[in-house]
Amino acid sequence: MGLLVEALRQPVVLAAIALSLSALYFYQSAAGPSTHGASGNLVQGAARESISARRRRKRNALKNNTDGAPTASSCCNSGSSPVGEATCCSNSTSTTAESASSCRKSDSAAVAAEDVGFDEEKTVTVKILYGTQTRTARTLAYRVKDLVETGVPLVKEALVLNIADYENEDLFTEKSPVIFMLSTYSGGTPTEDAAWFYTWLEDSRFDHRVESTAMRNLRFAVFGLGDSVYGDDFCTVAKQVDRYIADLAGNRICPLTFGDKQKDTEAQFVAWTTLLLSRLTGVVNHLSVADSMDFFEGGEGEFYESDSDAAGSEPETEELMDLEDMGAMAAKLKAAKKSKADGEEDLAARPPKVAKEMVTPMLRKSLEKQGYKIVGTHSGVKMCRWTKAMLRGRACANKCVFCWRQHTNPVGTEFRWKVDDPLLIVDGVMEQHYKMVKQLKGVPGVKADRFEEAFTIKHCALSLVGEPIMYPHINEFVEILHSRNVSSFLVTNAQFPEAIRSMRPVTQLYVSIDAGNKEDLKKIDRPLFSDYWERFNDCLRELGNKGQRTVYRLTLVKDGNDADVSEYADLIAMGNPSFVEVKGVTYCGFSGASKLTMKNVPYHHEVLSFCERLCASLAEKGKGKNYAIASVHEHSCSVLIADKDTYFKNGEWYTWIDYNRFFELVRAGKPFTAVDYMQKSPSWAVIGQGNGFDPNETRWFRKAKQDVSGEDAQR
Ligand SMILES: Cc1cc2nc3c(=O)[nH]c(=O)nc-3n(C[C@H](O)[C@H](O)[C@H](O)COP(=O)(O)O)c2cc1C
Ligand code: SF4
Repeated sequence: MGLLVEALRQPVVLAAIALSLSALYFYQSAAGPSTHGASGNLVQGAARESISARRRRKRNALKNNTDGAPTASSCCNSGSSPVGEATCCSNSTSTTAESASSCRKSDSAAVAAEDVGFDEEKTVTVKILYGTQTRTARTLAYRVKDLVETGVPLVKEALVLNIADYENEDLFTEKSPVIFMLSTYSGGTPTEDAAWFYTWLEDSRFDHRVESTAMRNLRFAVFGLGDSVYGDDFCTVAKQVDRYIADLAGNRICPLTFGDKQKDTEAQFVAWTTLLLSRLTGVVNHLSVADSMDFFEGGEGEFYESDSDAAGSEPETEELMDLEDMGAMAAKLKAAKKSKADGEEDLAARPPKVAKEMVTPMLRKSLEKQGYKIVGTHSGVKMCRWTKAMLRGRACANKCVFCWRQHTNPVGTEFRWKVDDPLLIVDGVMEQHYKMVKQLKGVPGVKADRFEEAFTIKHCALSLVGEPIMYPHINEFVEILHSRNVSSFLVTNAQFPEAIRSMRPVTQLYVSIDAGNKEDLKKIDRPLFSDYWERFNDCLRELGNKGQRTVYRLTLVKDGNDADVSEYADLIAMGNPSFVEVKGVTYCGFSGASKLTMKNVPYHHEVLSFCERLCASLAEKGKGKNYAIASVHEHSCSVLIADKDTYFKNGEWYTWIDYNRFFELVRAGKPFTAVDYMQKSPSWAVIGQGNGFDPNETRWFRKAKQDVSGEDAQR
């Protein structure tokens, strides 16, 4: 969503491919939730009773539990097994799942046996996510499951999942209360199964594109497993998860609690589960009454206040909410719902919303570390490698490393930050760019003529992982650029069809196509909109209607998104872009947020072969225009496919841009199309005639005698 300006000295069509690596994330295979045998929570055939009678009975049962004998874990106490052991039942020699099962078969099953015949009321599912190394957290997760299923009325099922099998983004829309059981290991690190979740959550917390209240509908509780002997690293993972979710406005069901190996962990667990069950009962009742209502709407922070002092110590137990209170609460909720529906909400009573700055101090620090100069509150400028290389008279043979793209990539749904004036941004980024150029004065290798040239900005690429098109003044912004003879390369992630429709002509409008089908797009882009696929398709259609110079940008990941050319052909037929730029993904080093390895980086010949198959598929389908490969840029591992009907005239390609003509057309203020400012491609940029390397530039060898434009450089 941020507006990022990369001032480019000389973009050649292919050289200006901005790699959307950010969008490429690979999940650990979703092996599906671990289902275990102890989930049969309904005993058939028992008599009905009124809800209030049952709740009263349940309350008494749970109160008894509080009084010393935990409902479903009483059998576990009998063997006085510490929490740190992998079996909860001292008499059990079975697997964990069976242990849970045997727990339930014990005397504690009395409550479960009473919970009969209310299928229609049991609407709520509770999810219990665990991260473990030596299975303690998993064992406890099953004990919680057992307790919840037997001790919380209206719970249909408590699902235990390894956290690695959970779709992280579901936390934004999760209707089920979620309970985390997380262990911490050396240096305060998460267990291997929780590592991806941990990184994702941290990224989401500091990702300016994720709403600060993104988890406002989530009810959650965290139980940390650790050992206080590790000092500052004690239960770090649980602490951080609890904090980050609360920072994203998640609602704590009960305070963060620890099972410390140095203490009586079983007692800590029992006390926590008692409190948890009590509070969960209230939450579940609200949920079943409020149903789909956004019960916690507007509630930033917690449903139950966090008691940071209590965290880690014995959590307080609390009285169950009385039935009558619940009834009153339900009535309140219904009234609120009705009032909302009737539009009677007293908006005046709400404090006015003050737009926050998009670039938080933390984000600013991170971006500055990456070489950005921040302008205003939501824009930044960075000198690209191309400019730096050109200043030294070399064509860049390195592939770009866009570090910010190592972050997670959910797109925001609206621009809800403070909005900076477009003139301020343009002036600011130009000034910052010139300052950065000045810093290169005297740097060995910088050529005087190139240095001078760099003080005339000619091109501007507007991109970031998010959506510059969401910036409310984007049209004014590009108008200012054009008025200064600066071209505009705008990249969009295809989630805002309206914005594409109302976008005035830019020099080149890019859309990132990160996958060929709905499922893969979800995995790769992790969009926030639930109707992301419809939006995506609408954007492509809008693009097709524009008559502008449009480009689909595909970042190819070997064994990732390179399988089905026919799906891409369908998408191309939908938007009929002027060009399709296909670039092999660049490996940016290991990042917890990305599962990419060097094996996912295709060779240039593999990218070329993909493009040939794509063109063949397009021809076979006969739906779109006549597409063909026009150029290759070997050392960028890129291939340009172009609409041959339009850009191939008299046996020659016209894939280049006549910038002066473009500015003339913009100034004339009359409608124009991409054809009006196309320019003949130089022979070295045409397939079969050159490899995309400008012969006027000096080829730069990274190591003596190693031609980095060759295949060795593709990896
Ligand atoms: C090698 C090792 C390192 C550990 N490091 C930490 C630590 O840094 N902080 C902490 O709170 N606990 C630490 N612990 C304690 C574990 O978190 C604790 O034993 C926990 O119950 C293990 O849970 P699990 O069986 O679910 O993996 C460590 C344990 C081991 C064996
Ligand atoms: S070097 Fe990289 S950042 Fe610079 S113009 Fe080329 S692709 Fe864009």
